[in-house]
Amino acid sequence: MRIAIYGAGSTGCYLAGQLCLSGFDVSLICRPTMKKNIIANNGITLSDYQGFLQTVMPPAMITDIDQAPIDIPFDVIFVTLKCHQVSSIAKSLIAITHSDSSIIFMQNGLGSFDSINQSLSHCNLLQGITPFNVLQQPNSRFHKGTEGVFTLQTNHHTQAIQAAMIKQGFGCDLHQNMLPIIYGKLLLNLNNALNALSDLPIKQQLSHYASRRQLARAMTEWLNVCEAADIELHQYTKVKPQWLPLILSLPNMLFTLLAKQMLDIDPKARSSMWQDIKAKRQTEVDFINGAVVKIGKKYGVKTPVNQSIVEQIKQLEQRD
Ligand SMILES: NC(=O)C1=CN([C@@H]2O[C@H](COP(=O)(O)OP(=O)(O)OC[C@H]3O[C@@H](n4cnc5c(N)ncnc54)[C@H](OP(=O)(O)O)[C@@H]3O)[C@@H](O)[C@H]2O)C=CC1
Ligand SMILES: CC(C)(CO)C(=O)C(=O)O
Repeated sequence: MRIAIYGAGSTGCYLAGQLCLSGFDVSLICRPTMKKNIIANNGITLSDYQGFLQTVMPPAMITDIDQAPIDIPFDVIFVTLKCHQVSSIAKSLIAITHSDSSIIFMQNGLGSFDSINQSLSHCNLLQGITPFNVLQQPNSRFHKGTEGVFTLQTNHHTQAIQAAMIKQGFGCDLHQNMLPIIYGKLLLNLNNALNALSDLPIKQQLSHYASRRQLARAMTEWLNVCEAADIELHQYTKVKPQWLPLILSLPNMLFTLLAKQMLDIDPKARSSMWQDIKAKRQTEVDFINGAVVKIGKKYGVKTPVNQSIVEQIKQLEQRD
């Protein structure tokens, strides 16, 4: 099975590392700076908050896919670009796939899959989710800062990938219906913007009552929208999604006692939106908090907290 990771950055390199270590033939489609960095450091180093540490060199790294002489198309392509980058690669995906290829879109938020799926009816289109945090560190090291395993939509390719990843000890979850997985992840991603605004590691940010209350309010809006739209949410935490705002609103001492799992994260973990702001890149706020506002409007549910978060992030994006 020939696999490509299209847009190998934080999550893409982490996934590439696990797939290489699980025995797959993996090509990275990445920026020249990423390729240079990986070669200079003799490969991709994967580490995690529980002490895992391993380095692996991907067999191929392609920096200009539209010019590359590719004689065999890829069987599986994981798209690990940011949401707003997805729609621009439709033509290039058609050129490097065959009729039984699987293209797996790994974006957070809502709307990026819809921006491309109609242009790609020739092969299998799937969705996936990275439920954990990955921080790119110096020396081409990619650090997993929270718990969880890659979660993919089921088909014959992902079943083979799951079997190999489980054998290697990495784990991998498969689901037929990805919608509750994606909607449920959005609930957790409502903290991405707040984490970026706080400029603190997630663990430290969540220790502040005021920040937790703001997250609880943003989550309540999404839960209200989901109720109005009859949207089902996957449960990622020990408690049901509907209970999260209440747990987050507990005073510090009670929260620390009751939310042990939520706080079992690397003290350095930061949201991907924080990484975007620091790197002065466009954020995914329109696909996350913006999606809550958009669907809220459709169902007549008010979402002023998420609207205000979108505005604050837009201001940060414009700062020099
Ligand atoms: N990081 C995290 O912890 C998590 C992220 N996610 C989600 O996963 C998705 C991917 O995020 P993440 O891995 O952080 O993103 P990154 O920005 O780290 O990775 C995307 C990479 O693709 C590169 N790229 C963009 N366009 C092209 C192109 N045409 N050809 C080749 N390379 C290209 C980008 O370069 P450049 O920057 O120069 O554009 C970047 O290096 C997002 O939707 C995110 O929300 C989900 C869970 C956790
Ligand atoms: C893992 C999580 C929820 C928070 O870091 C994330 O998805 C992100 O950073 O984009």
